[in-house]
Parts: sequence; C-alpha cells; structure tokens
Amino acid sequence: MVSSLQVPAAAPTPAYICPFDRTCSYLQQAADELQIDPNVIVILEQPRKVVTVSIPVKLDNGQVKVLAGHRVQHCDVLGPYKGGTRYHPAVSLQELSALAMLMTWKCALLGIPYGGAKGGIAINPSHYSLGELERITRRYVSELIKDIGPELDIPAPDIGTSSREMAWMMDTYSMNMGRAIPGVVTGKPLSIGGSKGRDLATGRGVMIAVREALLEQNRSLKGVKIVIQGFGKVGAAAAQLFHEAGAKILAVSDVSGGIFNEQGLDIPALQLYAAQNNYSIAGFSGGEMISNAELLTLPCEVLIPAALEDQITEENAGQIQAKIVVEAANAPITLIADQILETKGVMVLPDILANAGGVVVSYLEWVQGQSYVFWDEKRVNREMEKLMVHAYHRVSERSQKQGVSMRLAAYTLGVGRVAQALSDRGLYP
Ligand SMILES: NC(=O)C1=CN([C@@H]2O[C@H](COP(=O)(O)OP(=O)(O)OC[C@H]3O[C@@H](n4cnc5c(N)ncnc54)[C@H](OP(=O)(O)O)[C@@H]3O)[C@@H](O)[C@H]2O)C=CC1
Ligand SMILES: O=C(O)CCC(=O)C(=O)O
Repeated sequence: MVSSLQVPAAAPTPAYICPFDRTCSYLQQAADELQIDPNVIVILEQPRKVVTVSIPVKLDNGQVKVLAGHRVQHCDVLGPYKGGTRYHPAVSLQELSALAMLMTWKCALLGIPYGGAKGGIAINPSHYSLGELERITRRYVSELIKDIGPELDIPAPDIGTSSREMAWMMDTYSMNMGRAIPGVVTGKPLSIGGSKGRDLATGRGVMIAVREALLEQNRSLKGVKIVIQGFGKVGAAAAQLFHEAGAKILAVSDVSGGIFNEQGLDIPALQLYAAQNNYSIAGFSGGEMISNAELLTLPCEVLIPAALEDQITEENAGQIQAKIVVEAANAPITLIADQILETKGVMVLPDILANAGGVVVSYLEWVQGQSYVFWDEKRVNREMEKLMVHAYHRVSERSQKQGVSMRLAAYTLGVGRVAQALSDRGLYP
C-alpha cells in the first residue's frame, strides 16, 4: 500500500500488513470519514524527516563495533516532535515510522502541543555491559545533536530504555551545549528535573481508560479478571495499579513466558521477585508457567498486551476470550485481527488513547521544567487523569454517535486536529 522512498517495506509474509502500512490504513479510514483534502493526507502519510547515524562503540573487549541509530520525525505541525527511544533487536525504520506516526495522533488526540517521533537502535541491551550501553547512548545523542532539543524533538524512554538512559542523554546533550538543558528529554530521574508520577504514568493511564470503559457498563475494577502480556515499565505498573484497585491479575508474562494463577497473582510479591531476579519473572512460584501464546487466549474480562507489536494476529484473534482488549503496547493487534475482534464484539481501546498517560506526564514534566516549578505527585496524577478522562469520553461519544470503532473514533479526533492545523498554517509549499 505504501510507496514511500523513505520507509522500507517489512519482510513480506502472506496477508501480513506491517505496522506502518496499518497505521496509514487507519489514517486513510479517518480521512475518508472526515472527508479530508487528499493533499493533506499525502503529506501526513510520510515521516517529515528520517535520520540514521553510525554509532561506533568500543566494546569492553577492545573491539570496535558500528551500530545504526535512528530517529524518525513524523510531524511537527502542532509542536516539537515527541516520542520514545527503543533499544530492541527488531528496531527498523519501518517500525519506527509507524511508531512516530502513532505519536502524532496520540499527542493530537490528548490535546498536548507536540508532534510525533520515535527513535532507536537495533540491539538487545542485555547483551551489552553497563559501560557499553552508556557509550552507545552518549554517541547516539552526539550524532543526533542537531536533530533533538527541548523545542525541536524531545526523546523519552520506550522498550529497553529507562530513566538511566534519559540521564545519559540529557547529560550528553547538555555537555555539547555548554549548559544544563533538562528539557531535551523526559522520563528523567527526579534528581535532574524528572516528574513525580512518570514511572507509573503509562500504566496509570491504561488503568484509567479501563476504569472509564467499565464505568460506562456500570461496573468497577473490583474483582475484574485481567491478563497482561509484558511485565516491563508499562505492564508491571499497570499490574500494580489494577491490583491496588481491587482487580484480579490472573496472568502476566515477559520474554521468558507467562505465569498464571486462577485465584489472582500476588503482584507485590511478583514485583519483589522480579526486582531480585534481574527483572525476570521466570521461576516465580506463585503460579503455573504458561507460554506467551497461551496467555493471550486465557479466559478473562480484560486483556492487556503491553509488550511488542503484532501479538494478536489472525491466528489467535478468534480465540481471544476477553471482552475488552487494551493496547498498552503500540500496535499489538494486526489489521486482520482488529477486524476479527470487531466482528466478535470485542471492545478494543486503541494505543493512541490507552497508552497516552506516559506522554501526557512527559508533557507535564517538560512544562514543569520549562517553568522551573515542580509539582507533587497528586497534582501530576490529577492533571494527567483530567486529560485521559476527557480524551476517553470524547472518543467513546464519537464512537457511539458515528457507530464506529473506538480506534476509528480516536483516529478521526487525532488526525482531524492535525489536518486542521496543517490547513490553517498553509500546506507546505
Ligand atoms: N514506557 C512508556 O512510557 C510507554 C511505552 N509504550 C509501549 O508499551 C510497550 C512496552 O513498553 P515498556 O514497558 O516501556 O518496555 P519495557 O522494555 O520496559 O518492557 C517490555 C516488556 O515486554 C516483554 N517482552 C519483550 N518481548 C516479549 C515477547 N516476545 N513476548 C512477551 N513479552 C515480551 C519484556 O520482557 P523482558 O524484560 O524479559 O525482555 C518486558 O517485560 C511498547 O509497545 C511501548 O512502545 C507506550 C507508551 C508509553
Ligand atoms: O513519553 C514520551 O514522550 C513518549 C512515550 C512513547 O514513546 C509512546 O507513547 O509510545
């Protein structure tokens, strides 16, 4: 479908539509629904800038290895580019282009004045020492020095990175500029201008979205049976917050597989176990081991993929038993699987809504940093909750009024806002 010079096609498998083409397809559906000028869409279906840099790194054994680092900047019509930095072996320009475009619609939907970007390096961080990771991160930032900045493009954590990498990024950028510039990244440690509440923010946003969906059915989170794929920054935070709200977490997983307990997992015990075992849940004794594939089709009310793309596919969508599927991860459902779930009457809370709590608190971190005034956690959570609840209900109302899926409703709101801004500013010459 996409004939871009900049975005290489994904490896072809029959009927597989890669995340970038999928995101373009949703963009086109939104454009059709809103009858947007095709001259606007032709601009929005490509990233504005794609940067690839060489990262020579001296390994601990003395050998020099050259890695490729990328930053894809999709759109800055509403404000500076914004989006995470991913360290994972599957990182590719095609993947980052999809994720950057999702950031544009997400920020627009939530009403925060940012565009969309995403960056990354195709490495497995667990194969590198701490020193190697620091050298890789610092060189990545040095090479991108002209392409990022607090009013230009503001990275944040994503898969395989955390506040630790953000601190190295902030420090490298600041050293190059000759003064401290905390606003160049978000998701930083509190000691250098991070925001209270950012570590749990994406999981909290997921919890708020599910809570609002259940409230519309006159239900609460109490006793709701939830399954979560992924036990990283997003999955573990979501598990903790759902558990605290009285929901029952039946199963969680990481790359090693899943753990299932029909009575509900002891989430605090699991978090403690993971913290003592190099952030792996393998071997936890409070449940039985299952595979990631088994986890997705467990009987439950709410299923939350919080790991990678393409987890719910045409092969397993028909067997999903949850009534609500929440895209805590970006793009975890393939195009055909999305259609299968819709036909089955499963409510899908789309990524650009469900996982937006993270970028919202990143925005609040940036606002606090720019104004040199820092808030307590209650205020951060309150401000984030306001934006998430508002966005949820705008999407839900539109979905009901127009008789379209929550995804299409969310896309029409996000895309509509960007398209309007692009037209008002005047199309690029
Ligand atoms: N961090 C954030 O603020 C935001 C993140 N997101 C999205 O949420 C998702 C997760 O990100 P985040 O939690 O930050 O990343 P993390 O790296 O912190 O965690 C990723 C989790 O997924 C697990 N995982 C990796 N591969 C697989 C697999 N094949 N099957 C099952 N689990 C797997 C990892 O296991 P292991 O640790 O064993 O490798 C880990 O538990 C991504 O899609 C990201 O883009 C969206 C919005 C904001
Ligand atoms: O916090 C941010 O700025 C980015 C979060 C992100 O990468 C995402 O929402 O996918």
